[in-house]
Amino acid sequence: MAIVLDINGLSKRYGNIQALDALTLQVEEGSIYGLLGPNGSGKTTTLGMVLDVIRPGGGSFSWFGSSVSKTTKQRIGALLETPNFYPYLTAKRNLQMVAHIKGADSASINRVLDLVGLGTRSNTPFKSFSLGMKQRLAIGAAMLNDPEVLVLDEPTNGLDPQGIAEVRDLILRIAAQGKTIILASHLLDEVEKVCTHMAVLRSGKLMANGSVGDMLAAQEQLFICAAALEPVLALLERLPYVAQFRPEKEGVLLTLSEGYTSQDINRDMFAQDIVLSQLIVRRKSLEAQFMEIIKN
Ligand SMILES: Nc1ncnc2c1ncn2[C@@H]1O[C@H](COP(=O)(O)OP(=O)(O)OP(=O)(O)O)[C@@H](O)[C@H]1O
Repeated sequence: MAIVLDINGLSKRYGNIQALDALTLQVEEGSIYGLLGPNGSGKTTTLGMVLDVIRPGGGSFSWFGSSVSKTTKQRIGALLETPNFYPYLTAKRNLQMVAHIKGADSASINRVLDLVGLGTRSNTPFKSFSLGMKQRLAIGAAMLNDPEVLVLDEPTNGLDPQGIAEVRDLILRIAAQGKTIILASHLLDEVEKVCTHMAVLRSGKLMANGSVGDMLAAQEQLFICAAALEPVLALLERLPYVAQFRPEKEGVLLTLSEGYTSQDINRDMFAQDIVLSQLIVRRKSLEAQFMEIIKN
């Protein structure tokens, strides 16, 4: 997969505050990349720098293999803060004004209104929209030039559950068109539900990154019990795909190497005449991992 955004040792300091500390990461084409971290962890600073609105203190980045320029910027749509639309103008009229400023084709307005689910509300004044509709219109404005990449900062902030669901749905719809999406969020749930990849930031430092699937799968734990634990422990010692195990209460807690599942354990125990009385798959939640990551 082509690399859309390549960040290398990017740093930014504000007085005594190290807002970002040598961040290195790559965003692949077609991914939905979540920058996850608590407030003040450096997410907005990162997005601001790669969008060329904040000057980097150190390090570098490139878009589509080139340094940032007018041409690369035309390939990126961004929504860093809620834009000011004209309250008394309709959704369509507001988009026409944005299209004019951006030099976007006016034919793209109807396409974008349909994309964000406001096609039937195009003649409604902006002021009568719900917050979720306003946010979708803002995302639509960012999509006017049909960019390859969409960058969003906290896209569901302040929305009610329905608004959140609609915006998440929209993000997935845009990604399904083959666009790359980079979004900052302090909500683990959002990143888990929407993103394919994620980077966890804390105090400007990268704490972990990778595919969301890998981060989930890597932490599958099993809890097993049998009438006698000694033969279980002896066998676990010998099974090459058992990454870790430790006796706990009446059973054993274990993690397996990638690619192995509870079925493998069950089969191998049974082959040694060990009948498991319990086999529980405990997926360590991403939330528990996230809390651990930002705590350590
Ligand atoms: N213009 C600025 N001047 C001084 N300090 C700043 C400035 N912008 C950000 N900071 C500080 O840099 C750190 C990172 O801020 P940043 O806004 O990037 O974090 P964030 O993860 O986006 O958090 P939030 O979601 O609260 O915006 C914070 O400590 C913040 O107070």
